[in-house]
Order: sequence, then C-alpha cells, then structure tokens
Amino acid sequence: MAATFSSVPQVDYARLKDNATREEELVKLRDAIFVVGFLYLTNTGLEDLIRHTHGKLRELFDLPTETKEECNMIHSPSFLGYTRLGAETTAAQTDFREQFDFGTPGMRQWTEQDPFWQRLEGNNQYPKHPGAQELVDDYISRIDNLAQNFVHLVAESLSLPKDTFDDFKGKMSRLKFVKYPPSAPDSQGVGPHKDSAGLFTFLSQDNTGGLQVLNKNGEWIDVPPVEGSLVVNIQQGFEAITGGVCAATTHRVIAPISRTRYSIPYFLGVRLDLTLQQLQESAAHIVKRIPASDDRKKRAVDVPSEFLSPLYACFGEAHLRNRILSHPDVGRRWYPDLYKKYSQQTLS
Ligand SMILES: O=C(O)CCC(=O)C(=O)O
Ligand SMILES: [Fe+2]
Repeated sequence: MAATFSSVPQVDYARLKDNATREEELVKLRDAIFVVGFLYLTNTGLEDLIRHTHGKLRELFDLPTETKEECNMIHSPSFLGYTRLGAETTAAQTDFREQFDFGTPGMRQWTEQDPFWQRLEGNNQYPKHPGAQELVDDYISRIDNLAQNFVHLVAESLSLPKDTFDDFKGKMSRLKFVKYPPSAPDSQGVGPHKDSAGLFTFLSQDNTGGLQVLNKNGEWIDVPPVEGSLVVNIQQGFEAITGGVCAATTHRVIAPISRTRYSIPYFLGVRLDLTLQQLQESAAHIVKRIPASDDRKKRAVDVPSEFLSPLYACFGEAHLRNRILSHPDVGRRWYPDLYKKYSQQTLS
C-alpha cells in the first residue's frame, strides 16, 4: 500500500537556512512533499507580520455591510474583492464563510487584444478603510519573498537545481482574508478540494482549528493550529509540473460551532499562458531527474487534475473555469457564455 500519514509534519525554516542543519531538514522537507503534501513551516521570521495581520482581520470584517459590498467581487472580472457569506461553492455545496480576495498589486490592464483568460490578472478592490491597502500589499510582498525561497528549497530537497520551478511562476499570486462564523455542527466551512490556483499555498490559521487533510486511506487528519507557523501545501499546479510525483492533497475546513475562525491563505500563482503540452514536456524532464522510486513515478502518471484536462487551452483557461464555478454570480456576469459551457462540462 502507498505510504500515508496520520499527522502533518513540521519543517523548521530557520534550520533550512542554517548550513549546519540544512541537510537534515531538507530530508524532512522531501518526505513531507512526497508523502503528505502538507507541512507546518515554523520559524519563518514572519511571526510578527502574521500576528499583526490577524489582529486587523476582525476590524475589516466588522466594517459596515455597505463598505464591504462596495468592493464586492461581482465588480471584478479578475475575481478579486469581497464575497459575502453563502456566495461561494465547493464540491457542489455552499461554503459557510466570508472573504476578501486580493492579488499581487501592479498588474497591467487587460485589453481586447489579450487572451480572455488574461483577465484573471487584474487590480485589487481594497475595502475603504485606513491602512487596508498597506496591510494587504505589505503582507503579499513579505510572504511572496518567503514563498520564492521555499520553492528553491523544495527543488533542492528533490535534488533538482534551485531554479527548476522559477519559469513556472505566474505574475499574480492571490491572498485571501477569510472568516468562518460559528455555525451548526458539521457545517461546511469550505468543502473538500485541492488548491488549484498555483504552486504552493501558505496558510496562516488562527487558534480555532477545523482544518483537515485526507490521507491515502481516506481518513480525515486534523491540522491543529501551531502558533506562528504557516501551513504549506502543494497545489495542483505543482502536482502537474512534477507529473503527479508530488501530489496535491485534498483538504477541507469544518466550520466552527461556538466561535469565529479567521485564516489567511496565500496562493503562489502559476503562469497563465502555460499550455498542457509545455507542461507535459517539462514534467517529463523534471520527473526523470527526481530520485523517486519507479513505483511512485508509475502511480504518478495519471493524476486527475483540472490542469491536465485537454479541454483547456492553457493553465489560464483551466483556472478561469475553476473561478467561474466557485463564484457563479461573478462568472455569469462577466463570462456568461463560458459559464454556460463550463458548468455543463465534466472533467474526465
Ligand atoms: O481556511 C483555511 O484554513 C483553509 C482554506 C482553504 O483551504 C482554501 O481557501 O483553499
Ligand atoms: Fe484550500
């Protein structure tokens, strides 16, 4: 039977950066990447930033409804902005959460000459509140720096040149501020899913709990809060680039019962223009060099993924489909024809 896990391992970022401990910690990183697809990254040096940003979330979500609605995602063809409770769907069920989606600032304006999926990269709608834009932009800039370093370390842990994955990185990554209000027992905070927007997710959760990951025996494993850490997981982009050798792990959030839960995921983006053919060629090249057992490589070949579907011209289109189905109101407004087409398609 395939190796599986019963808890999520911790990897110490400070030890990865220290020459004296680096090799030992790289082995832990590699195991986490191969076997679990999830890990806690500790000692990142971002603890103050994380604490500070969590401290501001309540203020943003407590803004008057009109202020939040002013920056509703419905105004954004890039799926950036505010989503009220009950407007998002995962695994065909409504999620019980409220959120703000942001992207890396400074994207070029979309024009009619650009491909339709290029519209995913656009400008932020910040809530009108003093300091909100600085809070978001500063968080993105600092966590992105960590994310880039982390991807280099992952390459090293797989015995690949440090810059192996640099060419896959997209221009825009996504940041979310998420609020899960107390709800009935066993409610869906967010339903079972694999992250699809890119390479890796860097999530900071508060101390409420509720995040769970699915192991290879089909058991849900708790990912309890570890103060100051980031929960890092493989997304479908990285899974596809490594031909499935490094698999994305399904996860979900059980909504809290008696208190509010807040979380801050950062999704490191993939290049939108990456085609399936380019992806398969690079994957074949990369997989050959990863020193994994043949068994792992064999199992890895046919991983079901939105990315790997021949239905979509490139990653940008696959990602757009995913956004349209998750936010159907926004999809219907900006992409009515695509909404019709994508909602009738099933992934093979
Ligand atoms: O809120 C969390 O802890 C996880 C959220 C999540 O999985 C997602 O938004 O993709
Ligand atoms: Fe997720």
